[in-house]
Amino acid sequence: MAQNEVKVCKIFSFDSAHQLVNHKGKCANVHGHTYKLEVNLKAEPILSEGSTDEGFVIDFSDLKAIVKEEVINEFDHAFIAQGNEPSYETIKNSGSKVCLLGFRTTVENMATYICWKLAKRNLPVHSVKLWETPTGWAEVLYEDIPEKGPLFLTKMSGAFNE
Ligand SMILES: Nc1nc2c(c(=O)[nH]1)N=C([C@H](O)[C@H](O)COP(=O)(O)OP(=O)(O)OP(=O)(O)O)CN2
Ligand SMILES: [Zn+2]
Repeated sequence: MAQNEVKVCKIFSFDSAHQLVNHKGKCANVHGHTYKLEVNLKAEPILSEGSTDEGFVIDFSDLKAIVKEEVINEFDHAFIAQGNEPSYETIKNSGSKVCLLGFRTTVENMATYICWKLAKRNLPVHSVKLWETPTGWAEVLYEDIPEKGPLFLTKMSGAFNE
């Protein structure tokens, strides 16, 4: 760790439904998770004396507002979809909340996507750890994501392929 840098973490939670098309096991069914999200930031705490943020890497309430905008509002109580799920159109047309991601919604891909998305908001993201179940998680270090974005996004055509 660089001198004077401190890592801070804030934990969030969201509930989503998904389906892993082609999965050999039970995850081929539509099912849901209460995801636990750990966002880790690393930077030098702010030195400016008398500032509201003095001694903070970031005010946790400011971090919360960004994570809510970028992640929670999009994923919470949504069907998070690749778009190839047999029930995708039906769920969408029923008026239920759908979040079309365009990639397979594994916990690895979701953690990477969230990490990349938060870093694009100029947060000093160190890593993101996403728990899909109480026993299974993926962790992504921002430094391990290619500059032009995660491979599964840059491979895709359309909105993410900037
Ligand atoms: N490497 C990965 N493996 C699996 C993923 C994943 O995203 N990455 N996802 C799933 C399913 O979405 C599934 O819902 C989770 O599977 P699993 O951990 O097997 O769930 P359980 O509830 O059975 O967990 P236990 O703690 O073992 O009861 C599958 N694999
Ligand atoms: Zn699952």
